[in-house]
Amino acid sequence: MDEPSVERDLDGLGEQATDGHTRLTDISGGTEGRSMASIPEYYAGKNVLITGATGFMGKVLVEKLLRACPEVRALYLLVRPKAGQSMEQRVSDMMTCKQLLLYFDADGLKLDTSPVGMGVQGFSVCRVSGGEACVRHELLFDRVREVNPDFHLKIIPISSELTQPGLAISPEDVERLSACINVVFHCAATIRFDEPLKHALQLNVIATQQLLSLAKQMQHLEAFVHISTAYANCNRKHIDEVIYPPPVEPKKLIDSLEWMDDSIVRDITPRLIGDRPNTYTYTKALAECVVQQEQDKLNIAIIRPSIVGASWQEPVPGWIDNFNGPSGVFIAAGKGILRTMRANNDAVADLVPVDMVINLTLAAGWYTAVHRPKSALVYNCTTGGINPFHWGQIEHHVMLSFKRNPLEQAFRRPNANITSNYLMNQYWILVSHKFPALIYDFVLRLSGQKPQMMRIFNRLHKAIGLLEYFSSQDWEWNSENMSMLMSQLTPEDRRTFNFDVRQLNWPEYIENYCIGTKKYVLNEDMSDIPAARQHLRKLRNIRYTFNTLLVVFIWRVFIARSQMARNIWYFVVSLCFKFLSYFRASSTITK
Ligand SMILES: CCCCCCCCCCCCCCCCCCCCCC(=O)SCCNC(=O)CCNC(=O)[C@H](O)C(C)(C)COP(=O)(O)OP(=O)(O)OC[C@H]1O[C@@H](n2cnc3c(N)ncnc32)[C@H](O)[C@@H]1OP(=O)(O)O
Ligand SMILES: NC(=O)C1=CN([C@@H]2O[C@H](COP(=O)(O)OP(=O)(O)OC[C@H]3O[C@@H](n4cnc5c(N)ncnc54)[C@H](OP(=O)(O)O)[C@@H]3O)[C@@H](O)[C@H]2O)C=CC1
Repeated sequence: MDEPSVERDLDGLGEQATDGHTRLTDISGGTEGRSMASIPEYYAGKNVLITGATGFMGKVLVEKLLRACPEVRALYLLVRPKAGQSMEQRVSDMMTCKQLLLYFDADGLKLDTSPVGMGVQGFSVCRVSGGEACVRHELLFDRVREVNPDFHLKIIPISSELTQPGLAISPEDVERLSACINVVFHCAATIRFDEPLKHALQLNVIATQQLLSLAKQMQHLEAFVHISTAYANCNRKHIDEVIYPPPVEPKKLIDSLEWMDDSIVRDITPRLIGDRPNTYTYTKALAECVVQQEQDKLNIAIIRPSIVGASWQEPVPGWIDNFNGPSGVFIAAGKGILRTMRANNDAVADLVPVDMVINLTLAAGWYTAVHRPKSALVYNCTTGGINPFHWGQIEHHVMLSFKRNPLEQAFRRPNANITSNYLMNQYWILVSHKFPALIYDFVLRLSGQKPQMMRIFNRLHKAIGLLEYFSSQDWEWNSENMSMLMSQLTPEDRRTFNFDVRQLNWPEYIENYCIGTKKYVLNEDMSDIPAARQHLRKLRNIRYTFNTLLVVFIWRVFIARSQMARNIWYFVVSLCFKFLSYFRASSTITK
């Protein structure tokens, strides 16, 4: 078999293999003596287009770009109106850190979202119980604001609904973007695992296709960075930094689904997605293929993060703003609701902090624009191959952390276990989830309130059921391009845009992550920790009392009905008396 030959890139910094995949050459130190722009120098004066800027990763991307590349000219954000807010209002609220209030009814279930204005420092409100608001400062943009109080002037919102034809961008905006954009970061997607296929296809594939068409009209475009997922090819065990053949030709699928009604699509979805677990991973794989089809016309990079978690260092350690992936699991376990889950103790938990993903994304944008690789470069942004940590260890540290920093108003003391055994898990679901939920709901009914715990557990079981696929097995990702990209950075850029996952200290990261869920997702105050501990002690006493009463009750029932139980009881009591008198006698002799 012929070995793929390797020819040097024009600038001599990468190698183009005849198998079609560009490989980076380790050129650490090779940039010395050249006038190579650093990352902030490259982004200076550039116009950047970002989709998904209001999402978890998009916000961190916007913040980091503004803070670490202060000379960037403008950030054009494609945003849709939502929940009664115009896109200008949403972006302005994001910048001034006004956020949507989530209103909860007395059961803690969400009723509505409503915009609320606040002061310059801003705030983030995530939980309002029974209409009572609790407010805290949102930290995300505080550091940028310190450096440049007028940073919001660089943000230009563009109204766009990605599921609409032409992305619903006005002709004037299309013209404006075509004339000025230099770099595109495409983050928007639906990340729900239960998304109907048609909608997931519309957003994750067709919108990507349309964005690529728009990108091709951009006269000064230097790089198009597409955010994919490391699980796009989760039907494979070993995943290289290449774009694999798609499960089906995207165009054919789009054409055929167009005429089908929703119920037919729902019926054929399992057959279509095949050995992938959900429509999300399936459509993300198709999106990669769509992006690859344009690699001859555009400079493309594809970033594939694994499970994106709270920030490692920036803007503050532990920053997180959602319940997705492990965050919801941690919170449910910390609240004492989740007691058991199916996961493999020894499987690698491929978490990657959001700030590292964003640092890599910005560096990849720079590399793509400056070095212009001949074909799309894929970066598997994962930790498992370099600095592995396992689900069993995560469980241990999460529990430890929530014991040290308990969440407020826990349902029970946090004590969760993961198991890979299906039957064992079902047993614990019955004993530790359903049984306490029934008792709790019974008590609520007795006190004239609406039962709610069973409903919460049903939702929780649905959610963790969707995650178990990812926590029960592991994958091997080749992350050579990530290491190679790091070697291309100047020492200064390596510090500013750090994505060296070897530096992650997992126990410390998990502790900050758990504290982050408490502070930024649940909006709880650290000064309330003594009260939370007191609450846990109260729960422990309730449990002891309950257990004692249960034993006494069962025993009473037995004694009343069985002669043998009475004999055992008298035997145990007389044994205790004998032991006590022996103990008293021996202590008198020794005196
Ligand atoms: C034993 C325990 C041990 C403990 C220790 C731990 C040991 C280790 C254990 C192992 C860990 C395994 C982790 C593996 C993760 C792998 C995943 C990565 C794979 C690929 C990564 C990616 O490539 S991609 C990102 C992944 N993608 C998601 O991870 C989305 C999933 N998720 C959904 O697919 C939907 O979520 C789903 C679920 C259908 C529900 O759907 P649902 O409709 O029932 O409910 P929703 O979640 O939509 O919630 C509706 C709205 O209520 C808001 N809300 C909800 N609860 C709230 C509350 N308590 N307080 C305030 N607000 C609340 C929420 O914020 C929404 O608000 P809004 O609508 O305004 O956004
Ligand atoms: N989070 C994770 O663990 C991982 C994420 N990824 C990938 O990273 C990217 C970002 O993920 P993340 O930030 O977590 O996701 P979020 O769900 O937090 O953000 C999604 C973004 O897409 C926007 N969006 C969704 N639908 C539309 C639409 N119809 N029109 C316009 N905008 C829309 C959302 O806007 P709006 O605010 O209006 O809803 C939001 O800004 C995705 O491509 C995802 O696949 C990859 C691996 C892991």
